[in-house]
Amino acid sequence: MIEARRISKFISVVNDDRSAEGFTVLNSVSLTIESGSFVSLLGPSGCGKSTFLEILAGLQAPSDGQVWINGKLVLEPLPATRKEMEEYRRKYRFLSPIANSLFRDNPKHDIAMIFQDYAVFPWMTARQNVLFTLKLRGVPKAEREGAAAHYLRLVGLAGSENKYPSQLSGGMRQRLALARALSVEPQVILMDEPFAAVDALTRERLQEDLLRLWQETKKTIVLVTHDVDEAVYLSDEVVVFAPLPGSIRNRVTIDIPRPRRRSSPELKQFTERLLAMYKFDTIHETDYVI
Ligand SMILES: Nc1ncnc2c1ncn2[C@@H]1O[C@H](COP(=O)(O)OP(=O)(O)OP(=O)(O)O)[C@@H](O)[C@H]1O
Repeated sequence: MIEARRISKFISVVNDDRSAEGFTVLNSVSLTIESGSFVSLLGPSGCGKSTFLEILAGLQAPSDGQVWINGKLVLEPLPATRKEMEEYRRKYRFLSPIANSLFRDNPKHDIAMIFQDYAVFPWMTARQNVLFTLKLRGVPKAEREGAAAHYLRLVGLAGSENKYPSQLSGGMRQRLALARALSVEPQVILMDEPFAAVDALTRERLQEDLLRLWQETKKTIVLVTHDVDEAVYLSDEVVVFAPLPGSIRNRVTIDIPRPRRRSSPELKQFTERLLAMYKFDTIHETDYVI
């Protein structure tokens, strides 16, 4: 389970004339996400969705509040290697043994994050990209080749193992990012507009792949998207953010059984309802009544 407790984020920026100003990006956002669920975060541009996701991932520290994932406190960027883990534990050794036991005590990640821009190493082949993640995770050398083949097959990249990212299409590169994320064996996958850079047909295919993998692996998925149809089609719940300072305007449960039909009237109703909330923030703020 992911628990974000009263997360706030304040940012100060220094202007050209050296004056400084501060603003609130997130204002006391609390959100609980059940294990194994698929939740999308929707909201107008700049409302703090990515910042919130990065705080969940421990890539940014909140100014206030806490994130707990499966009973462990997320403090800061998570250690990726055994060496980083040792430094992390040294740093927090002043905390009581009880507090310490709340931290991750295993270098294996619980969280993997996928971005729009693929986040794969361009100088490595697909296979080498996954092998590298497995190495970081501490998987014994003898097991790595088999595991890399497994994850690449899972995302439909069997046969493209020896291609470099530049030789793959956008959709295939995103599949590779997904294979890397899965190879971390995370409990939680956080995705920031992962399909924004691919064409509509590829996006639909990737959505189907993601649904299949989610159902097979029972991971918790949190997806930031601008695409209301995508959010409704994929999610158990859609969380709608209000504009800056970001806060949660609404949570909508998409209680449509799966498999879902993209063109079903039930899905369309949800899309229209969410679009109304979404548009309200960008266009007709004063006209809207919940
Ligand atoms: N490091 C930073 N320095 C200054 N401003 C920042 C920083 N990080 C985020 N912001 C600002 O905080 C606000 C929220 O940004 P964020 O990227 O989280 O929004 P978002 O909802 O994900 O936007 P989009 O949907 O357009 O990607 C924006 O106004 C952004 O300009």
